[in-house]
Amino acid sequence: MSLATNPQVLAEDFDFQKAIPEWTVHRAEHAITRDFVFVDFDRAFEFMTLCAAYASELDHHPEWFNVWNKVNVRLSTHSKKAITELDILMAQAMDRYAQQIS
Ligand SMILES: C[C@H](O)[C@H](O)[C@H]1CNC2=NC(N)=NC(=O)C2=N1
Repeated sequence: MSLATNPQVLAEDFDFQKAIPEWTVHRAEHAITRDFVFVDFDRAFEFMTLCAAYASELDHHPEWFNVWNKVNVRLSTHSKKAITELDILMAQAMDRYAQQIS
């Protein structure tokens, strides 16, 4: 079974601080969040375009809200009602894209 059809729920002792230090963990909501800020709207949208391509590839999609240069992201695996490895993969990709673009 592929990663996307049966994503692995994270171990109880998963080290979020090590894997995704910039993200806030909302355990009760089974979600992680990060607010990204870019120089302008074009950079924010470039970021979203890169994320969208990866989301399609992974079949795992962010909840996000954009105003001008800001992109507020929330990641959760709805099918599992949990934070899974897919959320971590997406978060780390987003971190890399933001780094690239800033
Ligand atoms: C059928 C398809 O694989 C699912 O609906 C995928 C699509 N994208 C998804 N994205 C997120 N964030 N959580 C999911 O459970 C999810 N499920």
